[in-house]
Amino acid sequence: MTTLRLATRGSAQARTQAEFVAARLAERGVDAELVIIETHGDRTQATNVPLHTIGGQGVFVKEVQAAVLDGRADVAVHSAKDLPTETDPRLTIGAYTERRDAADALIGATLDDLPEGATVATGSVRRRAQLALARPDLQFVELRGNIHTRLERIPDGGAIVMAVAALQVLGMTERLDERLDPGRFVPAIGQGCVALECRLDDPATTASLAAIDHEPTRTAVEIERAFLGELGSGCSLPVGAHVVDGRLTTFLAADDVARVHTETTVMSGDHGRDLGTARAVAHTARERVDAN
Ligand SMILES: NCc1[nH]cc(CCC(=O)O)c1CC(=O)O
Repeated sequence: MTTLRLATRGSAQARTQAEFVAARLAERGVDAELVIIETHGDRTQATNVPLHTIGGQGVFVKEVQAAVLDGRADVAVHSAKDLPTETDPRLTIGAYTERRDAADALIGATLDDLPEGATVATGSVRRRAQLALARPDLQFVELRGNIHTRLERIPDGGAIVMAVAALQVLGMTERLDERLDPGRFVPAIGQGCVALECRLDDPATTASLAAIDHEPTRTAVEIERAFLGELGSGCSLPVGAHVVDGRLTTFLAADDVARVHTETTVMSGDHGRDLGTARAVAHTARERVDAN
């Protein structure tokens, strides 16, 4: 029997996620092993260089995809939220794993306990925008590195923001000071789950991935990705979208939160129609926050 090779970054979070995927495959009688990809982004992550200056999250994704495209691995394992909506035409998302908690968390202090003018470390424009709306007095600084590095960089008297799911993966949810309500602090598209890509021309791997695909997660994340995709790849605005309990909640901001659009839409349950609704919401959101 052949062994499925899973390409993943080497961080504890990435490895643990990939090991979890290997366990799901094993339940289906599919052997899997990890192929660790040390990416350029990983090599520079200790330097606190803002991620966008080296090409954004996309740089990690591309190097893991490359391992599958050139035959070093069969499956590319990604955090779904790091996967751009425009993916490589030679690859397909063969499975999503069941979503963990999609919410963000504050570590260091709760929102109410942060003193006036406190510093919050997060590199995410979405998290900065949402926190600034709740607390206009907060100051923001950059935060990069793997989860353990980040946990050592809580500003004095301040806090950092992280995905609850990242703490769940590492078994560190006891570090969490406040889970931010995802209805108000709308999570990133795909936050909390793992997307598995394989080559379109690899039917055996496609079949193995289909066996572990978590259908409710796929449905939700495809709707969120339809919203993001319609905003366009050039969109660098603070953006969030989250499907839960049959509702799509979206967030889009511009101009340092001078303009914000947030909306909750009930999904019909007809997937094709819901994808269309998500795209329509994207148009509305864009119109509402656009300067002209
Ligand atoms: N951009 C890094 C990244 N990619 C996915 C997660 C969280 C885990 C997840 O979404 O499954 C994180 C860290 C964070 O947001 O705190």
